[in-house]
Amino acid sequence: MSDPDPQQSMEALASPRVRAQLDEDLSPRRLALRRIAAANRLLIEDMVGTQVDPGDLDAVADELEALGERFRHDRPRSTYEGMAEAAMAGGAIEAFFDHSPLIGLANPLAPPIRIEMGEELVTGRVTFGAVYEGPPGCVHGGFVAAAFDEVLGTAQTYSGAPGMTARLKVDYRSPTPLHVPLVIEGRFTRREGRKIFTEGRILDGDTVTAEAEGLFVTIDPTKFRELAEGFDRRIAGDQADDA
Ligand SMILES: CCCCCCCCCCCC(=O)SCCNC(=O)CCNC(=O)[C@H](O)C(C)(C)COP(=O)(O)OP(=O)(O)OC[C@H]1O[C@@H](n2cnc3c(N)ncnc32)[C@H](O)[C@@H]1OP(=O)(O)O
Repeated sequence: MSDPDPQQSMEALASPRVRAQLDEDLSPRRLALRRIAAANRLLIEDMVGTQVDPGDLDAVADELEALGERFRHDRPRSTYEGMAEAAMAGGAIEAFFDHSPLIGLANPLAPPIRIEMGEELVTGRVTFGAVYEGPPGCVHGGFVAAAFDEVLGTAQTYSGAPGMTARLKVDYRSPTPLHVPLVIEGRFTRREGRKIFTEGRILDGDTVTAEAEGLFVTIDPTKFRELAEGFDRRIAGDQADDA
């Protein structure tokens, strides 16, 4: 992973999203989980449109099923279970971002988007591979929206009182290509009470492929804890039902 830009302010580096993408101070377990995710990501990418001989496909499926057994768990688990170890690594919230479906280095579904925070602009850098295909050779519109949610979700933190996405409007200006380095820009524009307004765009070189406006609503930080605890209770309830 490349070194952080020396121009980045300490404040930006303190951002959980940015810190979550550094390899500093990570336990061997978390580094290994990131490595497993990277291998898994590559596997998923290569699997789409594979040229494996049709006669070998069942054998490959056997291998994958056997490997899958090593990771098997029979009910959903909260990614918040990583918190204790993340705390050892210097910040509990990082565990959440490590598993983020958009930026998480330990989540094979994440492209991942690399987040940088400037003085006023958030920049996401990403190359979407074949697994994100919608129109031929282009990124599925839902993933375009998800990318905006992530980058604008970071930009809203400049308000000093972040919250949850209430509304996301996307204008698709031109097809967003696969296999091309894209830049996603996000800005915090203004705050009205609990409402935080943001805007952004996706660039393929000089071409704007999509623009977005995001409205976030400031929430009490304890709401996140309540969401996590509610999920844990749901899982515990499922376990009791199974017993
Ligand atoms: C440590 C912390 C870290 C926080 C760090 C957080 C980073 C996480 C970012 C992740 C981004 C996500 O993906 S979040 C996942 C996707 N989003 C969600 O699941 C959110 C689901 N929705 C909700 O939970 C809720 O609707 C909220 C929290 C958004 C708002 O509910 P509320 O708190 O009861 O507030 P409410 O009174 O309804 O609205 C407040 C003001 O916003 C306006 N408003 C609300 N929704 C809308 C809307 N869709 N369109 C227009 N305006 C709206 C209202 O009119 C009102 O304006 P006025 O009367 O004041 O003028």
